[in-house]
Amino acid sequence: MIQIYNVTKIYPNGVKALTDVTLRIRKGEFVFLVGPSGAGKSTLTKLLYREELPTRGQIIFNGKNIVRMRSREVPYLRRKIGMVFQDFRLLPQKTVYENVAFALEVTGASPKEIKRSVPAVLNMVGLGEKAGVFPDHLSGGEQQRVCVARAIVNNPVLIMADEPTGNLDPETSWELMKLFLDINRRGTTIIMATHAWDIVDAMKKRVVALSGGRIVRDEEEGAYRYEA
Ligand SMILES: Nc1ncnc2c1ncn2[C@@H]1O[C@H](COP(=O)(O)OP(=O)(O)OP(=O)(O)O)[C@@H](O)[C@H]1O
Repeated sequence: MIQIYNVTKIYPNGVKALTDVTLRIRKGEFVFLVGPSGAGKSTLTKLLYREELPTRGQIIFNGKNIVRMRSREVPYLRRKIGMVFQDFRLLPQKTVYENVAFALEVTGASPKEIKRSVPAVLNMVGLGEKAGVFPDHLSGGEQQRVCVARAIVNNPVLIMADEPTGNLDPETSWELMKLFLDINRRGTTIIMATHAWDIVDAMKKRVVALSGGRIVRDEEEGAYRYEA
């Protein structure tokens, strides 16, 4: 589903964030991206979302070269990708229901579709009862589940999560991981950048380790451990 070929990313200030990265991710995989701060995890995520363009190399997503993609095609790419961030990024003046509905509205979904889909995903993440509540009246774990609902409401083929448990306590983090596992079992590919070594070690999923902008390890059923 994703093929990254010899990708190098140099930011305008001269920082080389990724060097010659080649990586293939199949549909339905669950991949942890690990590595020390500054290793290039977020940069890789941004390239896949086409928030940044690589300096060199190609990225194929669902058979399409997203590096050469025209800007007007970018919204179609992004519709296939659900993003979950460490800092939630919910709209504070909108309720839980409205936050999730908004993600559908911007894709041009009909009111009928919104009425059907939003309650269904809120139930899936266990927030059916909280539809009318504003984000700042929710716990961190609940806010993150709203973000997951928002990410999955468009039926994306890929979910990318950047440090999604970074602001959550251990128990809430595990609840979130169970939710991701559930979503993954339904066929959605998941790429999660994280420093949560205990989660990575317990889940025994594919681990891609970056260090200094290069892939230094790629293991099925891998573990977190930093490279020596
Ligand atoms: N927009 C930018 N402009 C210039 N340099 C950047 C930019 N974004 C990231 N960098 C640099 O690129 C390198 C890789 O950063 P990146 O955010 O991808 O790392 P990371 O592995 O996600 O780190 P963390 O775990 O701290 O989130 C770092 O040296 C960082 O300072």
